[in-house]
Amino acid sequence: MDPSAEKKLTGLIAATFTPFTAQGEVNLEEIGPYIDYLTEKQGVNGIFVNGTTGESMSLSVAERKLLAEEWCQKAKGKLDQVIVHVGCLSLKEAKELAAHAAQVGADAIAAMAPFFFKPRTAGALRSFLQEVASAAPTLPFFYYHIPAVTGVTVPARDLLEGIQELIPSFRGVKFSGTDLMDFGQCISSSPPHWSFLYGVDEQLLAGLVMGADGAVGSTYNYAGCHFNQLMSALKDGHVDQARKIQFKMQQVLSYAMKLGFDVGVNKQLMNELSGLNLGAPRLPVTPCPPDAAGLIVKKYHQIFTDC
Ligand SMILES: CC(=O)N[C@@H]([C@@H](O)[C@H](O)[C@H](O)CO)[C@@H](O)CC(=O)C(=O)O
Repeated sequence: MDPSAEKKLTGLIAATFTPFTAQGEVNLEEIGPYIDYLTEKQGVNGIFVNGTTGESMSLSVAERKLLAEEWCQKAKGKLDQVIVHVGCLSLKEAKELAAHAAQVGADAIAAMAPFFFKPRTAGALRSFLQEVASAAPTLPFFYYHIPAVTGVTVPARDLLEGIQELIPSFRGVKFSGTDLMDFGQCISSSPPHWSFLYGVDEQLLAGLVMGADGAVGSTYNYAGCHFNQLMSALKDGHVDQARKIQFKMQQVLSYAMKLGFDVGVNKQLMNELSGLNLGAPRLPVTPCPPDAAGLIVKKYHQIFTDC
């Protein structure tokens, strides 16, 4: 792999929801229309599948393989990049999913830290990730840093120490954390061919100014067109315009959080805003309370006009 010849991951990447049937089984039928919605309505051309928003830790290994294969198949000719999340509590399963992602044509893989037996040091986490990446040595590998969910508080900056020698396929971090000093130190200490994808949508502007190459997030599924406008405004030096869009999204999300914003509410928001039928979440995530999504959609339309 000649790193300098590879395409960096950039722009908005939607962390996809996993479609379920009314019986709570994986529903592959929705994936084609879902991809068309992302590209045609939101201008989003990259996806991060089986992540947090995709309820990966509520899926079996077999279901994750089915989904990875279907997303990759249906993305052909339509999306620029498909990143498959392969992180598991079990190293064996993570390696199995990494090898499978390479077989089905993923553009890259990512793995979060295991969070039952948590790695206590950066070294232990590096060794775990090295094992996972070794199962798909030709695929660009990203560390998925999401400390608020995993409880693994090893600074991403410490993890990066010497990681390229250990993992030749290592290509960057998907940083779903609010510690912008850690994020900045990752970026300022890394080689130019790595990609840094920011994962806190309500603070995207700060992540971009800090040097993020792109972003992975759940709200890009249904508000990607607005965030594309934010990114273009920033690129053209219209910081005030970019700020206005970020503040609008913060208003929507702060309202949503007061109503109990979680994957269940977020998934119902996506159903109502996109018209797709992605179903309900799988336990232990509970379905969206009856009127919560409707209230948030109403607030969203009060704040945002359609793209
Ligand atoms: C904790 C969490 O789910 N964070 C989301 C954000 O996109 C989040 O939904 C958004 O910032 C709204 O809070 C992403 O970082 C998660 C993600 O990328 C994924 O689903 O894999």
